[in-house]
Amino acid sequence: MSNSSRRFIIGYALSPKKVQSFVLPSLINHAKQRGIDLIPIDIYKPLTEQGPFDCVVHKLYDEDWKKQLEEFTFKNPNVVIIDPLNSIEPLHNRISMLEVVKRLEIESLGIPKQVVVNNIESLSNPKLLEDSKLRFPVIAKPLVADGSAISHEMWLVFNIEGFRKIKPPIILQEFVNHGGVIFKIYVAGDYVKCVQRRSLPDISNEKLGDLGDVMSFSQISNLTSQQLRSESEGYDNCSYLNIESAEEAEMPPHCFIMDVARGLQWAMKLHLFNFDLIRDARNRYLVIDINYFPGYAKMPGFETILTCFFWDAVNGKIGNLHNVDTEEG
Ligand SMILES: Nc1ncnc2c1ncn2[C@@H]1O[C@H](COP(=O)(O)OP(=O)(O)OP(=O)(O)O)[C@@H](O)[C@H]1O
Ligand SMILES: O=P(O)(O)O[C@H]1[C@H](O)[C@@H](O)[C@H](OP(=O)(O)O)[C@@H](OP(=O)(O)O)[C@H]1O
Ligand SMILES: [Mg+2]
Ligand SMILES: [Mg+2]
Repeated sequence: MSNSSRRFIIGYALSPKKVQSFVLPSLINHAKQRGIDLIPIDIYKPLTEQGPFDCVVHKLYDEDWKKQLEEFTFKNPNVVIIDPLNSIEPLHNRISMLEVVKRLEIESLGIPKQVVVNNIESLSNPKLLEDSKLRFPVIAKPLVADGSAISHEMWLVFNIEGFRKIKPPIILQEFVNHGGVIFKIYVAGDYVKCVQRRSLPDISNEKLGDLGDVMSFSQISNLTSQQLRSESEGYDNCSYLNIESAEEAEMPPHCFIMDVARGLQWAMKLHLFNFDLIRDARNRYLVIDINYFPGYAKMPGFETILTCFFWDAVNGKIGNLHNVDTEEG
């Protein structure tokens, strides 16, 4: 059989929710047309007895799956695994997640100041913020980022009283004013796409006193205006979140996005991830979040981009990054 007519099989092991949002008929058909069949892996059967696969993609982290994947990799060293568990692991902790950014040494790029708080006693230390060079407002984020609903539950804390509601282990992160807009940069192997989303509005020193003690929120950049309104109801500070739509902001320069994407990919040794970038008042860019295997279906042109990535993966051609905003995928 010539290589052009050869079919490839990609096995996927994903949660039912992820299958529903990612393995869409449009993606299956797109991949099929390029000779790639996307086949579900049955996690209740031994992985080594399934296949053959040219590539395995996955986003499961339970112990049983880890063992299965280890055994499979040992017996099938030539099958591409997207991505190895040890490369994904640093993204499950919001401190180690951003460590990699510091190693990149790209001008104008950084991360917000942050400190880890493991227990309630540390949270009641009156010098906590001073010692960590932080000041109000701060964001409290669960330390663990394992994909559970709880790992997305965050608090914007406006004063010391607000700490009463927070449940460690968490990180406290500097809240950086950034014009209410975040940039989400999706990376799929060699393909990179930047989109703009709504974010938390700026907080001026004058506004800070009127906002109460604390405000909880979750996955704000995925909310519609309607959801945002109901999310904000019941707070003294509801008018803070009650914005109709995010302002259009200027996109970060392409070459900057590509440098950061390439740097992160190289340093993390990952193929499927996105990162959230904000721009502060001094035009500095800060990475605030990195997610493994994010919601690609929300990205325009997702079927083409993912199919190109899959094709590269099964043909051993994962190498140079392309910006899909300016080049053919
Ligand atoms: N340091 C910060 N300064 C200002 N706003 C921030 C900061 N960190 C987070 N945000 C806002 O809070 C939102 C949620 O934070 P983050 O992205 O860390 O959470 P997440 O639950 O991991 O998000 P995702 O759904 O992308 O995984 C961001 O999209 C942004 O709007
Ligand atoms: O469920 P976990 O493992 O936490 O992963 C989420 C990511 O954290 C989010 O970043 C994804 O949304 P975005 O693609 O809008 O970033 C989000 O996309 P989804 O809700 O469309 O699947 C998830 O992939
Ligand atoms: Mg995020
Ligand atoms: Mg995240």
